[in-house]
Amino acid sequence: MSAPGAAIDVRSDVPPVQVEDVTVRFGAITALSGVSFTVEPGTIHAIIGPNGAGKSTMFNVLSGVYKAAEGQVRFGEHRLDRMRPYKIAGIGVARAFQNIALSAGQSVAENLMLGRHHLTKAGFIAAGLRLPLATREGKLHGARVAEIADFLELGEKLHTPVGVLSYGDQKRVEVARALCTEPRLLLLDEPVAGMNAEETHRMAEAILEIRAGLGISVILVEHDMGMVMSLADRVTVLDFGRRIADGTPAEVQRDPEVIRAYLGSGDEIDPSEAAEAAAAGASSSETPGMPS
Ligand SMILES: Nc1ncnc2c1ncn2[C@@H]1O[C@H](COP(=O)(O)OP(=O)(O)OP(=O)(O)O)[C@@H](O)[C@H]1O
Repeated sequence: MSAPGAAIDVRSDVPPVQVEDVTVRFGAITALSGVSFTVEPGTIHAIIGPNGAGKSTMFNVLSGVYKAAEGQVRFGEHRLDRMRPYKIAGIGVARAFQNIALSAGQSVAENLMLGRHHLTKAGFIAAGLRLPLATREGKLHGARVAEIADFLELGEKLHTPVGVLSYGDQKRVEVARALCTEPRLLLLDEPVAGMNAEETHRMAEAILEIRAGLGISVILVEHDMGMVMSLADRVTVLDFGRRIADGTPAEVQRDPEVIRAYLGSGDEIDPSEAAEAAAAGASSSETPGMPS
């Protein structure tokens, strides 16, 4: 498994994501207030914070679901904050949702193939009639789907209906389907929510392998501080819609304002963990909360 911060070959067509002064309001509630951060190409960037901090709102802005009242989100020459969600796949941005949104009766392969819909020239009608171009294309896409399934250790389950898979496997299918769109930027909304320790460990490994193997950027929104600390290259911490910290995992974990925010929320940061993490340094994969 490649450690966070390890040198990787970043794909040359991956631009930074620049979030600049983003504000989102819901009536009288300001869910995000002038939030800025930059996601460097080929990094794993986590957005964390206690309940109600604004994480989901930020995820929805990044994926074009919510419009920002102020500010902007740049991805190379594109403005993510101005794009409709169905258009973002076309510029190489893929999302995997917290709640599994798969077709339970269909096989893993069929679900993954849906991720390649926008890449098919022949279109679904031709594919349905098995016209020659569709058949040729189908073979190529099938091979890529099998490759991505292998990458996420789903190769032996390609023909299994998604509905009978374990929760952890279903979450990996969700991520694999996002990868099937061939993204330059992968957005993950709480990828380990509801997982047990072993499933969490496998998902964390998969995310590190995605970054290392594909050289793409990954932004993940996460509640579980321990998981993020051992995985992310950089962390942005939100609290009550404001950015309260931005830095390496070790830096943010020892930040007094972050500790206060998490302690105040009754959430899972432990000050002794913070001290240990600070001592261990940012590049260690042995920070608390995560098997190495
Ligand atoms: N659609 C909405 N309408 C009104 N208020 C909203 C809406 N979505 C979020 N909010 C409010 O915006 C703030 C930020 O919420 P958000 O869901 O982004 O936080 P979060 O960090 O994802 O929280 P959690 O960890 O609990 O999911 C909260 O005060 C929330 O109540």
